[in-house]
Amino acid sequence: MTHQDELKQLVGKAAVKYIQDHTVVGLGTGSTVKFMVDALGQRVKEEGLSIVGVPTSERTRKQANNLGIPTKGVDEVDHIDLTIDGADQIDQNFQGIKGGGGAHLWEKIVAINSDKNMWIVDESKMTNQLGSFPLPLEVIPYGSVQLFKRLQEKGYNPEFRISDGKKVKTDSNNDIIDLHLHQIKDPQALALELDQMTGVVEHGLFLDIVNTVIVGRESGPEILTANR
Ligand SMILES: O=C[C@H](O)[C@H](O)[C@H](O)COP(=O)(O)O
Repeated sequence: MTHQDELKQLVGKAAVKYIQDHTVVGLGTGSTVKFMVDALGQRVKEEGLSIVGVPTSERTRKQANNLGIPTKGVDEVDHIDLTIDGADQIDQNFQGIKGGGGAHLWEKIVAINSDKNMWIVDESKMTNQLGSFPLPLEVIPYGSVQLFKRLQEKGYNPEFRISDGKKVKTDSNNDIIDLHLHQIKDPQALALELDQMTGVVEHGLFLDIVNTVIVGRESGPEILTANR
């Protein structure tokens, strides 16, 4: 296991301690969350913890079910107590970029319907300014080439996400366009602009959403609490 994976595992294990019996838990997506779901599966098996998971991707749903963690869709629960998810970048104001794994649409839907949100990251994700990580957009395939041109005209350096020579498809069968912005000076203004662009289903800016961040550091997990 790489050192970065060790830090991801550390925060994954630390996070599941916050999960209480008989609660509904949003399960994020990504390599860090994978460790968290493993640790949650262990608690379910060893302690008989009784929870319902609301997965934010097909990947996470499969992993959870294979570990014996029962899951429901977001519209099958009446509330979500806590969602634990990863992030690609987090700034000092607890604003984040997500969607490096293409799951940010479902993740945002689950996040805004959760009482509390926790992000788990290794220390490399913490930054002074968002933007060195490309900002993902989930876009409707219809008209996406025209949308791409509009993003180019704005100077946003768009790039369709491609894997094995094909456009990456999300769990909602949409495309992903990554914006190589390098630095995002005003995340709120950019979010507003992208929210208003026809064809953009959702962008990866997660603003004013997270309550607690667990950062995996050499010295151990550091718990940061947002003032919201
Ligand atoms: O779409 C993917 C999610 O937003 C992930 O939470 C994010 O990309 C972080 O993933 P990882 O833990 O693999 O770095």
